[in-house]
Amino acid sequence: MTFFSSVFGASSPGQVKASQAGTRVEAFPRLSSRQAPPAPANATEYTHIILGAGTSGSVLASRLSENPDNKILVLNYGPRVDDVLSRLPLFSIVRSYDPKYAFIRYTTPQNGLGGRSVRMLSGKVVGGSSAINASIYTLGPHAELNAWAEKLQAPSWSASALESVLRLPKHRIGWSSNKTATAPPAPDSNGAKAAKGLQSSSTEPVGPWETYHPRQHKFEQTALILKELDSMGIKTVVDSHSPAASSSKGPIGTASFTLQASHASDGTKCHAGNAFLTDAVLSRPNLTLCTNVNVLRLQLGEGSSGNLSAKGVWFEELQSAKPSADSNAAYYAASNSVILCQGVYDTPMLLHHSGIGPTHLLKSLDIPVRLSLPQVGANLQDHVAVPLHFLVPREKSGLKMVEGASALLYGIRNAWDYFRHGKGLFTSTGFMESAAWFNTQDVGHDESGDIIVKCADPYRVADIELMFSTYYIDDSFPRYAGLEDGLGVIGVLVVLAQPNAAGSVRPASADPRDVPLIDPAYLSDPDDLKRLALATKVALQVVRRLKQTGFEVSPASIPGRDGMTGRWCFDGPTDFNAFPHPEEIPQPVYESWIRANARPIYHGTSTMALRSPNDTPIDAQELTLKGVDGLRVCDASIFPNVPSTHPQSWIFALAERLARRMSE
Ligand SMILES: Cc1cc2nc3c(=O)[nH]c(=O)nc-3n(C[C@H](O)[C@H](O)[C@H](O)COP(=O)(O)OP(=O)(O)OC[C@H]3O[C@@H](n4cnc5c(N)ncnc54)[C@H](O)[C@@H]3O)c2cc1C
Repeated sequence: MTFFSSVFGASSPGQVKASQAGTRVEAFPRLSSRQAPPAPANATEYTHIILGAGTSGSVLASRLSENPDNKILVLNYGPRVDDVLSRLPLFSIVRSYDPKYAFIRYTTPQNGLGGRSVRMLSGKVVGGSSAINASIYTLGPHAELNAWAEKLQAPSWSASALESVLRLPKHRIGWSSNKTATAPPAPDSNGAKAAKGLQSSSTEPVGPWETYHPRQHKFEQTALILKELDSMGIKTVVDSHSPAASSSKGPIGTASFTLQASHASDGTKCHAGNAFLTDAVLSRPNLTLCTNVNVLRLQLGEGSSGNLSAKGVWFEELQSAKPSADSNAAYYAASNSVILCQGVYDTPMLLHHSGIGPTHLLKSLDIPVRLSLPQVGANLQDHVAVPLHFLVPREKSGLKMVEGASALLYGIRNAWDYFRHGKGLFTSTGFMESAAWFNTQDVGHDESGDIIVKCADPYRVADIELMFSTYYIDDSFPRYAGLEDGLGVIGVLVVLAQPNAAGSVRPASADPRDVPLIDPAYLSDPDDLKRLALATKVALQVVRRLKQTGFEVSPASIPGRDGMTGRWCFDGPTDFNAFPHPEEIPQPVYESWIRANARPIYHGTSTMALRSPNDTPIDAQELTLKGVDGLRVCDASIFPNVPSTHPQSWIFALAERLARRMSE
């Protein structure tokens, strides 16, 4: 492999072509969802076929193939990639904007966002979305898992039942090589206890996934922000990971902490593909990974007691990033056990195209209905977020690393830190250094009228996350007024972690190659908008307090201020650097600004949601689709609702648990 291809995107070995994985069938109908030919009699047969080598699919493929009696086929849309960019935690997210590596789709016009259609991303390559994501690894509150377990009457979803798989990732705590940065605040009692719990970690095997908790910040404001959050009532925990090790209640709901990343000790980004589908795993004779294929539909036959039964899978070869429109050939592989891991959009889409879904929808597309399941594709939930930007001296912003005379120096220094020591900025979580979770019900005021968080129960599930960035959060990198004077940019992303709104994903036509219609119904619920506005006030208050400590910071783009001109659009301050009290900004200004600026952060879930024992398409314990023998679903689509946390940790846990269950 040349240096160029290694850096910029050559595929790596360990993947076979469609012709090696299935039986070729000519003249497969283009509108295959309306009519499919019978399965070929002599098709290659597998014990399990896993659809999608993404976050959950990679785990399942690796674990199930540990048993040599299992013959496993994994089909994935994109290639297996292991080049330098994919290994850098800071830069792998750049790949999410490249159609070779990611599905780049747009939502239907969103009324809640002023009619805008916004970009939706998900991973195509082996490792799926975990391979192109921001590498942030958080364990959500146990209270949330326990509430789900109760709602579903499924003890296997409780935190204690999942404990052994939640603790599988190898967790490291360390110091960055950056000597100039400040240390985080001293441990609180919770954190100290937790850190102790980690050191005496159990003797159970851990990995292959690895996570890392940095103990030193790359930007001095991170420690200052954590301090301000703490004094506003959002307590700092030293290692959000570790309470799971030491407390039966698990990671808490209201907390702030330094964000943890998923990378190995040499700095290599850990994603499901490179952690679970290593060269060694792929050399197992009983595991076949077939990449660059589009799965078109399931082959269904008669099952037991009036059920349908999974019999196999139809797929086509992709010549490039796009499906080949000119070929009518398809491939077929047979199995009585199919596990759907295609993610929140493509799992329900495959079911729709196989005739499983809401009757009225399938009929409207002339897709023959095999099984009426109204929940398929319904209930799409996602975190919606508002970016706020502020101006700071250039040396306090990540901008110093990408612009101006200092950039080359920083680049060389960080490249040295990374390639020599596996440390430094290149291992960070996309310039996000810290985050805070709280519940809007706890937001109040102190005697002076300042906003604080009066947290009655730290274990209550948060409905808001604030993510503090040392750089732009807007990938159009606007040239805000003030930047010409040598200032830099930092940001806060205000995330609605528990939206009420739920939308859908559905096919645009009976052609499985067509882009799905994605409608997350962002901010369609009035309460969602109100809570996001309140949380935006809290975020502004944090940064305003930072300014009051003497830190140089002023608003760039916040509600009521046009970042490009520096003008206020309400009867606000006239001074360019003024930082109004958040309560001075009128509520309608917040609401219209949020509708105009809110964006997704690609945490979609729940399009096959387990909702209650009587209203669920999936068995909570076995993850089998009701009414179809031999068909399981295991990916982000099955969460009862979008979790308050970053979802990948729980997707791993579900996949690990299913693999164990299937191996019993
Ligand atoms: C840009 C971005 C940033 C994110 N940042 C974070 C973060 O920092 N932390 C965090 O916890 N979460 C993050 N997330 C969310 C998290 O990565 C996802 O929720 C999670 O990885 C989804 O896992 P999954 O198994 O459901 O699906 P995926 O990992 O998306 O896997 C689906 C797989 O199915 C394959 N597939 C789909 N359709 C077909 C088809 N027709 N034929 C064949 N194969 C198909 C795809 O190629 C893919 O490999 C981010 C997501 C994105 C997109």
